[in-house]
Amino acid sequence: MAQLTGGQQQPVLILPEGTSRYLGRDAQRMNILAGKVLAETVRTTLGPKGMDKMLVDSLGDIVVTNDGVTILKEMDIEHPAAKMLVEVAKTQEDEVGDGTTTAVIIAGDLLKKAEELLDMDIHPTIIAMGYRQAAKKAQEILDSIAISASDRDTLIKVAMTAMTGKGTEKARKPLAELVVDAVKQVEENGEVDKDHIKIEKKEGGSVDDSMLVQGVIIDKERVHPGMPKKVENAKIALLNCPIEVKETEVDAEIRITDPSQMQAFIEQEEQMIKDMVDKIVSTGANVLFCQKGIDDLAQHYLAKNDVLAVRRVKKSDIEKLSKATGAKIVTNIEDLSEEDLGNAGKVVEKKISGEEMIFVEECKEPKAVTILVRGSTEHVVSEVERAIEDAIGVVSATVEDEKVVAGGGAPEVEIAKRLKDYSESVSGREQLAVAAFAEALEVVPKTLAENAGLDSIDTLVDLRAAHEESPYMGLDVFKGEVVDMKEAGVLEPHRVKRQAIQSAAEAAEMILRIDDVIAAAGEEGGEEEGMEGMGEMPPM
Ligand SMILES: Nc1ncnc2c1ncn2[C@@H]1O[C@H](COP(=O)(O)OP(=O)(O)O)[C@@H](O)[C@H]1O
Ligand SMILES: [Mg+2]
Repeated sequence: MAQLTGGQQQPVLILPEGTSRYLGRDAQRMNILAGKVLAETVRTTLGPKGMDKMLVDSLGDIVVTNDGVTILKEMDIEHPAAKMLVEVAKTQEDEVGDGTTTAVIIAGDLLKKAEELLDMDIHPTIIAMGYRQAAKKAQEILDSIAISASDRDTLIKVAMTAMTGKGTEKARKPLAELVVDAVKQVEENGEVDKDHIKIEKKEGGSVDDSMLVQGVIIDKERVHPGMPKKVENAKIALLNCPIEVKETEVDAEIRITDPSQMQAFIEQEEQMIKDMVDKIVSTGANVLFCQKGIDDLAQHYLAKNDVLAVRRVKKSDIEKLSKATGAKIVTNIEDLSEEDLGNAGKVVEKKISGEEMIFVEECKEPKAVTILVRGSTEHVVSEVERAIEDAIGVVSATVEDEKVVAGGGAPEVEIAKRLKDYSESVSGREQLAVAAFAEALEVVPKTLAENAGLDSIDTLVDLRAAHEESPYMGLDVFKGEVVDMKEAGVLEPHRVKRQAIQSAAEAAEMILRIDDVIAAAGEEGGEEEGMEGMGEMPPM
């Protein structure tokens, strides 16, 4: 395969042995197939009625999820074109935190439609150009049907829509409120840094026991049992240096000639530790979080001074503590002063499902908060956590952009309708590509219907008819009827759809433009491994 024939005589090898190469139509067919297979895999999880997948890794660890990007990440995809779609999902996750399945299935359908056009002998470049034109128009249409809103009620609806069907059924409303409160709390000048919302999970209890803490929860315990379990009006010091006597940097040897010298040496070390603790106590600190270690003796002195201290706190947690309490992170104990301390209403060590955790709560106007997720088992807690992450993503996007669109396939049907009209004004063969793009978008309502056990064709016909009246008509998957999604309160951020359409179009275009796949030989497999290593591709 890796040979080119030079003239008539000997073959000239320009690629290493074992390299596989696919050209032209073969390359396209294979890449499209890989993309379609991938989209097919996550398709059944779309929407509130979507099914879950159970993923088992090589160590036997299990993940049960409905989240597109989680599935794709866990699947360990081999095929290069399929990997490009996994990237689409990841981008979607990073940009908005929701809409990952949507992005992938739109990309999959764009590829499927492209194949039909290729079979009609339309050149891939024409299709790519048509797709690009259509994607641009689609964004314009989407902008025109977006609804400006970011009030609390809207935010709660957006959060609830993102969590529908994700193992949060019982407690969807309270969880949505929790997420909205959290996002609102950390918002600064219209922007939300999602890193300032910590999600701490602990199995045990039920999903309803999940709560929002105005501060930070640290999954650690006090270093010393003699320390107080609870400190009110906490004055908090944050250190990122150890409270230990530093070991010498160079290998030094200290010669001791009589026992009293040894004693003096130890006493001096002890004095240094004591001085450090005295310094901390003198600032008025009664709680201490240290990113590094705390010497045994220091623990003892801190306990004697009624300071609640925690050691080896993660850097990210120290940063959140700083955001929540207003404390400054100090690198040198000598520099610590009263102004560096932060405040919290109380700091308490609580036992949650048999494990100690430190709650730094009742912070005033904290710019970092924590959502404690509870649930009966590890798998439940993890799935609820993913749902909450999605909800934080969509609420943040809505707070930032103040624009939402209806859900349940409404925008896709509206864009498809207007794109079809628009395609008639497009000249040449690109017209067909624009029309194909429009049809591809309808995969969203079709899939929502299928996953709800409804007839996808009938649903689409109903939806198209309803869109003669209003652009907000979508599929209520619970009632199996076409309803006004705005009234039903099924809302999504404008950004989710914008990004999903954008990245799906770009990925499809990129895959279509490839007409030569040259794959180096894999570690052991060579030709077969690299390209056909997609595992079991269902026949299509
Ligand atoms: N109550 C509902 N009725 C109909 N569709 C809904 C409802 N709630 C959410 N959806 C739709 O489900 C789709 C999202 O499904 P989801 O499984 O979360 O996939 P994604 O990973 O793309 O976010 C969106 O099209 C959204 O509008
Ligand atoms: Mg979602």
